[in-house]
Amino acid sequence: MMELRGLEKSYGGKPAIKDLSLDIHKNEYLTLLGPSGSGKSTLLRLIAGLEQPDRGGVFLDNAALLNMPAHMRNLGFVQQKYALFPHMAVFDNVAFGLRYRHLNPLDDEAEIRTKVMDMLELVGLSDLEMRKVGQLSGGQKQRVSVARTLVCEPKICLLDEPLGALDANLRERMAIELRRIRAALGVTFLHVTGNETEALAMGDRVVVLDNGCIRQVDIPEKIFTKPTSIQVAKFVNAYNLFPGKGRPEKFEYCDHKFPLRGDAGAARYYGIRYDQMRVSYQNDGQAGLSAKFVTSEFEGARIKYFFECPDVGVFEAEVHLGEEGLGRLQQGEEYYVSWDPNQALLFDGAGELMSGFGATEGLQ
Ligand SMILES: Nc1ncnc2c1ncn2[C@@H]1O[C@H](COP(=O)(O)OP(=O)(O)OP(=O)(O)O)[C@@H](O)[C@H]1O
Repeated sequence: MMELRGLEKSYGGKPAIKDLSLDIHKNEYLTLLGPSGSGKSTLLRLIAGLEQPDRGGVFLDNAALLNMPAHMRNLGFVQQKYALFPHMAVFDNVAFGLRYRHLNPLDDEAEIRTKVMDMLELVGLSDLEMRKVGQLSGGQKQRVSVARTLVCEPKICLLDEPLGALDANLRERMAIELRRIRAALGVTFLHVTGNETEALAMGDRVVVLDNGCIRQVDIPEKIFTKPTSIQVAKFVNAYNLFPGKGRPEKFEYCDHKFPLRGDAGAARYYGIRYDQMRVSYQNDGQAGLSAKFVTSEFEGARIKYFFECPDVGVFEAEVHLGEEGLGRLQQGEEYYVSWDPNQALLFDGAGELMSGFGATEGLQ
């Protein structure tokens, strides 16, 4: 439905987007994940027509968009800071786009009322239509902002950190709402976020952006379990990554040796997920490290444990309540943290995932 082809954009000679190509499918929820400064907002602005690329093209249903001004592109843009009119009522904020848009503005008040009220019902704000926007909560403002964008029936809705200004509880509720609203309308969403949990939970597919380049585009499960590069493994924030060297049948990291099948001579990083680490009192014969318990973070259904050993530094293990554990760990005590070496990922010197070892054994 939308194609981005070889997009490039620099500011003052410094590239923000580098030769970026991407296909966005009809009726999908695409999340764009990347750290601060990776070029997420720049990419949205190029698509929306708020900036021009130095090179490349943007196509919507095979039509070139680059020479088309922003207001003619029929794209919706939900900004983080809402950009609403605080002294106007909810109804008028949502109706504004319908009345004043360049493509096909409406002046039939009955038609406007029907469309606005349908949209307010969809976002759960029917009873607040006359309330001034300045008197709404953050979550309600965000719903108005989404309603105002979607009422104009854009072909694609661009959302720039739409949940960023909400507190954690509300963010979770709005996340579910956004998925529901998108599914009900069948509009394509491109949702930008710096939060890996949000990107993985909400996207049908996730695009990982790093330093102006796409590192991986895949379904969330694949991004999480098979990051194709060390950068993606870092962004999903779920892996201990140990630098070292592959040898026949093992990976060496300082004085530690993690067993492997085959000769992974090109391996330079060993990755194992926090949730795959098991904490015990002694070496159980698998891959593992003896380490001191430093501290823990209680996160409801899971607990994050932080360990330290002198040459490794700090690493993490995640235990879910309900799993059999050791109970309360003693700060400063030595434990054995182990894992199944068949679940490890290996990355080569260029940071690329190596196939044929650990969790990728037997995969091409
Ligand atoms: N108008 C501008 N002038 C100069 N440099 C810019 C401009 N806009 C963006 N940049 C630079 O381009 C790079 C990408 O910025 P961008 O805002 O797209 O990143 P981002 O991933 O959206 O970051 P954040 O998550 O912090 O909003 C950064 O290095 C930024 O400093």
